[in-house]
Amino acid sequence: MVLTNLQIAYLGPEASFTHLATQALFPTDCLLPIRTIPECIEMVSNGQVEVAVVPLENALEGTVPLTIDYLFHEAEVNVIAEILSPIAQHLMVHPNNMEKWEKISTIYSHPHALAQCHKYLYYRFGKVPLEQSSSTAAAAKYVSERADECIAAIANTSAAAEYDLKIVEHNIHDFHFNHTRFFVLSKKKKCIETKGHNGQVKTTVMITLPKDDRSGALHQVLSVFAWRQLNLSKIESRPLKTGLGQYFFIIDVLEDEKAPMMIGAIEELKALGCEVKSLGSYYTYETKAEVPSE
Ligand SMILES: O=C(O)C(=O)C[C@]1(C(=O)O)C=C[C@@H](O)C=C1
Repeated sequence: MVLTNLQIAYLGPEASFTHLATQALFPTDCLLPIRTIPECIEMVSNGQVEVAVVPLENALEGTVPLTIDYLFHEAEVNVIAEILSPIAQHLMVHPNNMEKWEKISTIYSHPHALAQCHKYLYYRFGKVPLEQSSSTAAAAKYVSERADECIAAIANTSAAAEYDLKIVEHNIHDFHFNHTRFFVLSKKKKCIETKGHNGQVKTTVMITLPKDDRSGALHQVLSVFAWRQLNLSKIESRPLKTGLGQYFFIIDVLEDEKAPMMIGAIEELKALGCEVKSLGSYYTYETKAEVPSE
């Protein structure tokens, strides 16, 4: 755990998956629940808080577009750590509706959580409308405040406990290997190096190809890393939002940005005409699964 008297913003409310991940690295009394991902990033970007924690990528559903796009288009912040957490989704209702939970009229959750349970929802509740919420915990809170509506939330066991809901079906996510990566963001480039990281430093770079649309440009970018034997753990494209067919690339490299080979790689990318935005170098902290409730 990082000893700090800083304020840490996270995608809330209490008992969101982001909250659980944040608690693994920071003391609980510094944590500030925030309603949306852009607000968390803005708060760290304009200095209202020193650190923010936001979800980045889920093993089943892929990138959280809001996070990655906001980091590319809107904010100048650094990644100082990554938290990797196992994710288990459960269906929960208000205790008043325990007897009639199979007749629920609407199911609420974060879009990623709804997608992680797509098969379950399709086969079990195919005709029940799904409503998106800003987080799984926000969905649980919403359901807890409406005892007289027969509705359900998909969230974790901590949310069921925090908002006094009853879990009626456990582990409804479609695939067993369900993990989410969370980014710890700061205005300062100050990688968190404390007990418990996995020993592998990683750098995330965002690359825009040269404007001349030359053939083989992406191949050239990859060659920059390949001949230096810089190992990549992820490459993904996102729309530049300037027109169809125009993208930026997010690349995770298993090396420190201060390593000579990385400095050379970034210089060469710029010499090729690419725009390069490095989010910094960081370690990964893995958290344990929640203890299942009753
Ligand atoms: O809704 C939450 O509890 C979150 O912390 C967000 C989030 C996400 O954006 O992917 C985090 C982990 C799970 O994959 C589902 C939702």
